[in-house]
Amino acid sequence: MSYNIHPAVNNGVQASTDNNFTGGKLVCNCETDRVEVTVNSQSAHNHLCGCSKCWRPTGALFSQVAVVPKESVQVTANGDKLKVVDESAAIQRHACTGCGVHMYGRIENTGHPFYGLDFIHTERSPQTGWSAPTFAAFVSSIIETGTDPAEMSGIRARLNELGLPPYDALSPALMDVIATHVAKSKNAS
Ligand SMILES: N[C@@H](CCC(=O)N[C@@H](CSCO)C(=O)NCC(=O)O)C(=O)O
Ligand SMILES: [Zn+2]
Ligand SMILES: [Zn+2]
Repeated sequence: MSYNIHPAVNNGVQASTDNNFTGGKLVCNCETDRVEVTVNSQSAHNHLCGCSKCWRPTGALFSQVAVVPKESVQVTANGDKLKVVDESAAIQRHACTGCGVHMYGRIENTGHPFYGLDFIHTERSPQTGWSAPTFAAFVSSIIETGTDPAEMSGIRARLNELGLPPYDALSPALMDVIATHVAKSKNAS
């Protein structure tokens, strides 16, 4: 069985990280009046995400999502089309009301481990050089949105074949960042 993991990796990871890259533009999928977001920074921690909340291209099993400092993100065209998908979510995903693409996700809770970082989908950019995805997160969560559990071992095998190790939460490095934040918060209280 061949799986539509994500168009940016289905034929092998297409992105190649340019260490001198300093950002670019993200555009939505509307025919006209496209929302444009300008990001003045290289991305970090690019990964596939299987959670039910991250935007993905039609038919893809996973989203591709990375982080950038929130100060580097600016809406530069047609921002009036943006609306937050779920105000109660930790990540406030600003989506285009015309085509549904999530243009950036912002954390407003100053106590969140990832406060200060915005989530972006680098494949929405015509520029190349963004950091490449290096792992797959929340893999088991794709069952929540309809994947047959019987397919999971094949999907995990394909992710490993692509060089994107599958995790059922975030990567160990990011889980360590979260745990360190929690430990520091406890010591401070
Ligand atoms: N099983 C749930 C998992 C959702 C989840 O915890 N998602 C993570 C990762 S999103 C980007 O990597 C998260 O931090 N969510 C916070 C939020 O979405 O606001 C599901 O599938 O929904
Ligand atoms: Zn749009
Ligand atoms: Zn997600």
